[in-house]
Amino acid sequence: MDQQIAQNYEQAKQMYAQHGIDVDKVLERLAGIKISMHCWQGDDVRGFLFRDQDLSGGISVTGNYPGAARTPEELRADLEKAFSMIPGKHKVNLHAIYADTDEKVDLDQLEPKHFQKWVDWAKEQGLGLDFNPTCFSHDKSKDGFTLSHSDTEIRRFWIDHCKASRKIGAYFGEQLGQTCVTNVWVPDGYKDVPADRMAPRRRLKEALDEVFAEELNPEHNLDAVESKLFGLGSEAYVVGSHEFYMGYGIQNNKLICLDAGHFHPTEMISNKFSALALFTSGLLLHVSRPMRWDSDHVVVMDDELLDIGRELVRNDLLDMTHIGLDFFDGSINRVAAWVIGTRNTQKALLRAMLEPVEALKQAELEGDYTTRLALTEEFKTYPFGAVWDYYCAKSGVPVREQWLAEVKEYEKNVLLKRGQ
Ligand SMILES: C[C@H](O)[C@H](O)[C@@H](O)C(=O)CO
Ligand SMILES: [Mn+2]
Repeated sequence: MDQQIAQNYEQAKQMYAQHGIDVDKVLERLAGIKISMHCWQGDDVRGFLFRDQDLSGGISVTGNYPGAARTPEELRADLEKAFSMIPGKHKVNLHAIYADTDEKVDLDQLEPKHFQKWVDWAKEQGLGLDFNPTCFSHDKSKDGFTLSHSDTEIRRFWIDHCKASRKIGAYFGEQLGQTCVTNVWVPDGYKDVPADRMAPRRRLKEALDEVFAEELNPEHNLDAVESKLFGLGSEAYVVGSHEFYMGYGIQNNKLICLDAGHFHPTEMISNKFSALALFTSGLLLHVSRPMRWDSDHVVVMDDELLDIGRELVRNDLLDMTHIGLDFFDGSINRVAAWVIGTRNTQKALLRAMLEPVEALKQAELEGDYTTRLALTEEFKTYPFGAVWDYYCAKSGVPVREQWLAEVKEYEKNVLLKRGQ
């Protein structure tokens, strides 16, 4: 290891030790945290099953940076490249439309075998897999409704797709020896003010009851439900709102998924963990960055990301929280997007672990808000960067912005040689 990196680390360690923070232990803890990296950043949420379908469901990717993956092999190569620049062992989050098969198969007929190549690859790479039914970009979701559709046959199709998805998730978990989180998100909603807000929610509840009827081994698969405030074309009303899924998740012991872009612009998910954690068995996060709307920008180390890290660490919620990423930016190098977003999420957790949590809580209990504020502010300039550099070097991944040259090289040799 570079001597300067080691020296900086030793100095930083001493500074943190003065506040009772054992940095070696912090790094061990950080190494145990898996981030679920979403495959859909690699190809602008196109997938491989229905490549002629436009992206729908009220979400959108902008930008036409060259080099998007066109095949499962390309996507896996890009993911491998990204993981080679991210410390630790993690998970990949797949959507159903990313099935790797030559068969013409519809969503309700999907089986674990259609994902065998992903499983074999994940085994070889030492990665876990998470899963999502794809309830959008399909002929049967054209009018904006899926699980809550008023047409029984269409609803049946989506129920069967979600059931099939849970079985695929359970297969991932069993094969890889790591629990798979299967997350249900549906875009269902109305552009304009509905006459009946209740009926679609009742249908969604009943559909979910059917989807989840079969008990699966929780060591293999855990179910999550993801809410949303509004989407493109569902501005007035979304069936699966936060209250809907909070109620459903608590009543039915499902993980509640909080996506950072799915609330009012000034409403932060970090403020919700400590409340929900008192009532739920677990949380799933979609770490994202909304800009003015649910824009799914690459996550940067902004106040909310730091607070997400803090709330997880300070409230001891890391064991019950599954951390996933959810952004899709087609205007920059897509491998770089993964690297930036994932490393930032790890850095936010590291920074949170390097704060004097006990001292801050004690000051607060004693009503000494001056100390609370003073320590909080002074720790902002403590040398967490030296610890991060050491962690990267020790993990055998590029230190600081060194990874960028590797991405540029990959872009030149691989990505730019791909057609559109
Ligand atoms: C592609 C994802 O499933 C999707 O982004 C969903 O999680 C979401 O956040 C929709 O806004
Ligand atoms: Mn999401």
